[in-house]
Amino acid sequence: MSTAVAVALAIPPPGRHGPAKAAGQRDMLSEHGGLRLRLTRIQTALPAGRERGAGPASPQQLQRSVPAVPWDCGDCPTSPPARPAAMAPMGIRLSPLGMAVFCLLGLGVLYHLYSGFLAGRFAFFMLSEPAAGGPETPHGSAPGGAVDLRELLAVSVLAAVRGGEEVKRVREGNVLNAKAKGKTREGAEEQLTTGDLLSNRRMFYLLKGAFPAVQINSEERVDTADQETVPWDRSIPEDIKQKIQPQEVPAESVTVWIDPLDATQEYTEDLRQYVTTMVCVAVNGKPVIGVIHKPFSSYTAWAMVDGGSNVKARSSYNEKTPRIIVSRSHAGKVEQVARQTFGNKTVIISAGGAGYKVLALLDVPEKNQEKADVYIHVTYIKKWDICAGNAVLRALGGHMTTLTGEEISYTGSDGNEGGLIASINMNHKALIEKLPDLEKASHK
Ligand SMILES: Nc1ncnc2c1ncn2[C@@H]1O[C@H](COP(=O)(O)O)[C@@H](OP(=O)(O)O)[C@H]1O
Ligand SMILES: [Mg+2]
Repeated sequence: MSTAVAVALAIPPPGRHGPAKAAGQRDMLSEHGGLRLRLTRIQTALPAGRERGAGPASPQQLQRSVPAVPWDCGDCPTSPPARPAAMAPMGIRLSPLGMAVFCLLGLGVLYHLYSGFLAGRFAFFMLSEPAAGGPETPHGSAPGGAVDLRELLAVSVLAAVRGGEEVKRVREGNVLNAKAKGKTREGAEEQLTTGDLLSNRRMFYLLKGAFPAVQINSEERVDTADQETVPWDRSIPEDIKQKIQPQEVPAESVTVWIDPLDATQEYTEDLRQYVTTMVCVAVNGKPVIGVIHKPFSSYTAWAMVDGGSNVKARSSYNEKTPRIIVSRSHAGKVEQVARQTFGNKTVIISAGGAGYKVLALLDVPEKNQEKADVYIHVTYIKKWDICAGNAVLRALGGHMTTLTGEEISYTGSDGNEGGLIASINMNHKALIEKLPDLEKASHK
């Protein structure tokens, strides 16, 4: 198709040639890639022998080139010439060799145009599978367009850092303005501070401005009357560029979860080491990108599933008598159950923040970061609290599941009912089998 069009465009209109070339038959030479091709342009609208311009054609030439005109030529051979076998559109006749060469050229052009494009679409389609139980996205249809996960990672890191600046500024200025925003199901008071709100606003509008077509779920309500423009210069940090390849997914397959201030309770108590800001990117409900940032020590961990990370697992874990890290302000019955399961000697570390507790399982070069082997939570918890940690663990080969071992889907509702257990470089299934009573404990 493109070959025919290219050929048609290459032929100048009648009258643009000199008189010698303005005859009923025009010979054109085309060179491409070292091949010299001979094209013959035929004018069928004028009667034979009365073409525009000078120089009558020889009978041999006419026999080759005037197939459609009724035979009415006294000086010419007595029988009409045979119709040529191969005629291309626009009146171009090609020899069999010319046809073959043009076909090859056309195929070459098509391959060149579409090979890179198809390779890019392949990764796109691979990640286009629908979420379990979610609405089906037909392969290849992307009404919201495509988003590059590497760009999403870059802007997620920036959002966590920029939100963290607000968290730190409010804490250092001692202008928390803490108030109760409600109660948990277990009756614990939930705090809200100016740090939560300002961080939430900054993180949300940075991500929304960069990726308007993507669904963003953030912990705090976004006041549309109080919009902020937080520009993104589209630059990608060097470490991300080196470790991560661009990878496109349909915008509607993505859900971003923002936790603008994890460990708000501890923030109000000035226990700064527990505080993190977090961003998670889920694709079809699966956590794929996780960013956990500590604003008070400027440490950031990021990881992308099947991509890369700037953080790694520790070299060893204690599987037999694991140190269990649990919530200090939403513990439920976790301590009791952990001791029943792993024995009374099991060390239990109480700490604030889901982000902090995931970092406790990793090799984090922070002096204020405790180390643990397993993270267990038995009460209800929200997806923005756990999605980033889940993605980071998954990217590094670890697991975060409900207490019965189910994967947590990061679409739809914002709550996770089944508690959680997180581990890395351990037999996660065996850990779950040891926890027969925890499921009941989570519904105390
Ligand atoms: N039972 C519950 N209900 C609601 N939120 C809970 C919860 N248990 C824990 N969380 C939230 O999960 C995060 C980590 O909890 P914890 O520090 O207790 O481990 C905190 O988030 P925020 O600080 O972002 O509000 C906390 O509020
Ligand atoms: Mg939180």
